[in-house]
Amino acid sequence: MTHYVDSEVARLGTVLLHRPGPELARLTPRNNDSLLFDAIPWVGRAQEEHDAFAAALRSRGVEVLYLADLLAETLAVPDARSELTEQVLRSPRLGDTLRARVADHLAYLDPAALADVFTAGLAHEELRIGAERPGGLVWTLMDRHDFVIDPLPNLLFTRDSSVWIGDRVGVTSLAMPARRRETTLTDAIYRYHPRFVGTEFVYHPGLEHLEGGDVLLLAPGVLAVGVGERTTPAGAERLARQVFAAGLAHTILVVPIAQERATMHLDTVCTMVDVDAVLMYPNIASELSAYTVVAGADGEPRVDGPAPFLRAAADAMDLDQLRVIDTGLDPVTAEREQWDDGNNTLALAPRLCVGYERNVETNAQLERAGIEVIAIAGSELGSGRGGPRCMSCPLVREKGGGPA
Ligand SMILES: NC(=O)NCCC[C@H](N)C(=O)O
Repeated sequence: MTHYVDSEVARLGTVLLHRPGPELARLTPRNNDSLLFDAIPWVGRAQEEHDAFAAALRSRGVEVLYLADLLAETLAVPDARSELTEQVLRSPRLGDTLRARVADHLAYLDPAALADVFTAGLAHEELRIGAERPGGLVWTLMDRHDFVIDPLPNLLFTRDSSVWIGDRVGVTSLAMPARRRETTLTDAIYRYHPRFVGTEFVYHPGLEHLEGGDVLLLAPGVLAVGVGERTTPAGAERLARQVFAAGLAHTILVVPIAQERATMHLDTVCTMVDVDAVLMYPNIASELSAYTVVAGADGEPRVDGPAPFLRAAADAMDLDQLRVIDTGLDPVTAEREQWDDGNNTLALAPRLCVGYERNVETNAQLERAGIEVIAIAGSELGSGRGGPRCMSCPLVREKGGGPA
């Protein structure tokens, strides 16, 4: 099986999704901020919305892989099981007594149940503690609302924890504490699951912070990397080194974005919908700038700029210009629809994308520009502040950027 992605828009073959499950039911008004959700989603409806998203992809011939299935299959591999279990048990929060109880608990779970615990976490009351099996000081003093193993509700956003560049996978280095454990799972899947045996890596979680939502494959050989709340300049520089060393790209455009929640990743303000067209948040479209990074003769990344992003991108992509479709006619609508992930479309092919139905103006602008929009419901899915691009990690796209 060859996994290969070298653009944002070439026909999508295979995508990794995570169907939201019990980890979303862990969200409460007490923890939703630290778990990076803006509301408490209705889990059943979120699942319906997600199933409709997956069905829309399948109806266009896309193979949908689910992270939970891959994880359960990965945990059937003994080395993967022991490695992931050790990683969870290593948490310094546990203490030796509680660690032993958790180890006992996990040891009896079959791979699917263990995958559930690794994604949904383990609540205080879910651990069987009694006179025979004391929880010790840590369990006794733990707040009843605390988790023994934290849940990972943001697994929904598979875009961020891994990114395929050419035939290599980058397992990213997530910035927010609530998300860091996600990459232990994606890393194990890509190293141990039979489907991915032999896959080479272009990035690792131990490296400088880098999130997949900040990485756009503008065209074969040309990447844009947002630096802001999540990806650091050091992460962008590291990716440039790794990508150049592997011969996966010749140019990286490093794009500073505001360090705010509304613009947490580059793909919250800009996504591609055609080989020469981007959908952009108009309030910043003209302000975005880019530093152009290329490999110098000595192998060191060489930096030029800044220049206006649209100009730098068109030059790197060898285009006269990049067409811009903006997301709203007036600033208030634009701001509302950007917040609701109007800019966060997933291209299934050139001029065909998936977007949230609620972003009426944005979708109308796209249709006016000749881009077909498959509109999906996202009232519950959107409560985690992510749209169709955030919720998908492409593993296979047609090579060469797709037909113009
Ligand atoms: N690429 C993206 O913009 N992903 C959305 C991530 C949302 C998630 N709640 C987070 O704050 O990380």
